[in-house]
Formats: sequence, C-alpha cells, structure tokens
Amino acid sequence: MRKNIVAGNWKMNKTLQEGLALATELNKALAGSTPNCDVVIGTPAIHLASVAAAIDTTKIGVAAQNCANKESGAYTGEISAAMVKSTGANYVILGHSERREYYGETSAILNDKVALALANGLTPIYCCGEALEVRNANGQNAYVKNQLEETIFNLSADDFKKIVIAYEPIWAIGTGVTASTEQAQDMLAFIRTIIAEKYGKEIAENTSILYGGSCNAKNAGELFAQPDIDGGLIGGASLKVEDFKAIIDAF
Ligand SMILES: O=C[C@H](O)COP(=O)(O)O
Repeated sequence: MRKNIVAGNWKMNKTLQEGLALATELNKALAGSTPNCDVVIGTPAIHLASVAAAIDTTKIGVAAQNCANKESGAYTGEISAAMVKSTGANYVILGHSERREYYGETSAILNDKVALALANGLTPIYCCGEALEVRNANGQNAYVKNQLEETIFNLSADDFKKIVIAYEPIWAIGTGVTASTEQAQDMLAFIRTIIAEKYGKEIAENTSILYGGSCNAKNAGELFAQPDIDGGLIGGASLKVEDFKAIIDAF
C-alpha cells in the first residue's frame, strides 16, 4: 500500500532561528494526533541537523533540498548524501526544476545524485514537470516520460521502490496558478501507467506520486481526493504552520 505524503520545501527561506521556530511549532501542532499522511519538511541544508534534533523525527521526516553528485573530496561548497544522512535527515529532494534551470542539473548529474542518495539510505523525492510552452503544445506526457526515462527509470526495481516522485509543472510553481485537479490527476495517472509498463503493476501501485505547484489549504482536499495523487510537495504554503497543517489535515 503506497504512502500518502505531504512534504514541505522551504527553498531558500528562513534563517536558522526562524526555521527552528517553524519546525518546533509544527512539531507541537502535530503532537497528540496522528496525521493520515507522512509529513516531511525540506529545510535549507545548513538547518538540517538543528531541525532534526529539535523535532520528533518519527513523526516528521526531514529532507535536504539537494545533495552532491560526488561521493566526497575536493568539491568546495558541496554537501554529500552521506553528510545529509548524518544530520538525521532521511529524504532528499532531487531534480527540482529550480535546480535544473538555475544550476544546470542535467539527467546525467541527477543519475549520480539519485544513486548516491539511495546508497546512503536517503529517500529521493524526485521532481519532474514541464514548462508552459511544452504544456501549450500538449507535449507534457512525452516530456515527463523522457525525464523519467533518462533518470529514475535506469534504476533496478529494488531501488526504484525506494523513490517518491513529485510532478511539478513549472508553470504552476510559485505562480498561484495550480494545475487543475484533472490536469494533475491525468499526469499522475500517466506516470503510474509508465511505471507499470517499466516495472510492473505492483510497483506502480506502491509508488507514492505527489503533486506540487501552488498547492494550498484551499485546493489540497480536492487534489488529494484524486485516485493517483498521493500527496503534495508544498513550497510557499509550507512556510507557515497554519497553512501547512491545513494541507496535512486535507488527508
Ligand atoms: O517544491 C515545491 C514546489 O516548487 C511548489 O512550490 P509552490 O507551492 O510555492 O508553488
């Protein structure tokens, strides 16, 4: 049975003190209840250890937003998957469109990052999604299929089972324009179909696939009610406990 997941991606927001305040407030808000989904917060890398130490990580998973495509060594400024793991984090967001667009992350780079994340016991939250021009030309399915084929479809079935996928149409990220429930459901159903073609129906049925892009307290309920939408990767609305908790409660 696949898991429902609500994962926050704080992106480059919050100082350490602000991040700790947000994480501990969320921890408090979730204490004494059991959400109907797994909850994850993707903090800036420099906050990971402090956040993991300050919250109940059996209730709230901690994610890095990136890791290096190299194991260790002379790569100034980089943070390895092993380092991420050593902070107490258990997830890593990989292939976010902002990383692909602003930091030149190619499929080859992502293959190495995914492999290192898995080798170090991190669950990759692998992001895919098309730009507006692609959607306008109705090329979204082919585009996303190609992204998956060039990266995570290279994995063995055993490794693929450890992956969470997040579909984030670039035109919906931070724009306030959410994909319609139908557009999101159609794409996630398509992704599940191509996973079934590649890895078989059982693995497809057990893969958690999330939607991301202007998901908020108002639209989360309708999105999460769709048969193939197993949760959300939440940017802006993960920065306030009230908003994020309302999304968690949408399950
Ligand atoms: O990783 C999260 C996504 O990029 C969505 O961001 P957003 O909820 O601010 O649109």
